[in-house]
Amino acid sequence: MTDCQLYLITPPAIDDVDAFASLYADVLAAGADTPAQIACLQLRLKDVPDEAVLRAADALLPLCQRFDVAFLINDHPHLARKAGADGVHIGQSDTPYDEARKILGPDASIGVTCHNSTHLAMEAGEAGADYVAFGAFYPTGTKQVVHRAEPDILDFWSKATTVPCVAIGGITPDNAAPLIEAGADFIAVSGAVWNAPDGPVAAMGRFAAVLGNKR
Ligand SMILES: Cc1ncc(COP(=O)(O)OP(=O)(O)O)c(N)n1
Ligand SMILES: Cc1ncsc1CCOP(=O)(O)O
Ligand SMILES: [Mg+2]
Repeated sequence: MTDCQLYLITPPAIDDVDAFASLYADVLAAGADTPAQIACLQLRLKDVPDEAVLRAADALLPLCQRFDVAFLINDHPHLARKAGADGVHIGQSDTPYDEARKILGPDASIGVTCHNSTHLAMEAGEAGADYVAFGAFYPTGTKQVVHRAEPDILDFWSKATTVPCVAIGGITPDNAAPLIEAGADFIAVSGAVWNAPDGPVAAMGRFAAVLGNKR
């Protein structure tokens, strides 16, 4: 089994929070005690009022706590603090790391988008980021991306530092293996789970298979 873990990101829009929470509970249970056991859920709602983020957080945080899954909120450190989240993920155009750390404190988990740049990742790591995220590795319909990363950046990073790295962007069970083998500590996925034709629970089984292979 690899030591690469699954980092799940919510869809960018959730119409029915209670229905999504129920589906997320099924996904959590499907991954529990398998190689696809979810390590982290990132609530990544876009273009919604703060109240919508907090409402979704209220529904999802207890499920994360029950399954020992870290709960991060995307973009907004203040909302992460208000929601009682474990941390925040920030990109290069979001709240700067040092400000996010001041808001959330030393025990929070703060991840930083580093695109395909080891320079950005070194800066984030030296500042104290808890993980760096590289991507996009593959085409994705979830976010308009301008940066493409190659697996060799994962290999370089995992040999050069001890700061965990997350791979993101169009990752599916069929294309995850090169990223796992290159040294990704986490694979961050959204559409491959939530948009799976046979449903998110079935997708978790496929991720368990690829994450269960020897690195
Ligand atoms: C784990 C992870 N990696 C990268 C991103 C992208 O963050 P960002 O560049 O700030 O873009 P948005 O997600 O805010 O559209 C992420 N969210 N999570
Ligand atoms: C948020 C983000 N940042 C770079 S690609 C991406 C989208 C990830 O979603 P998917 O796994 O569906 O490509
Ligand atoms: Mg962002």
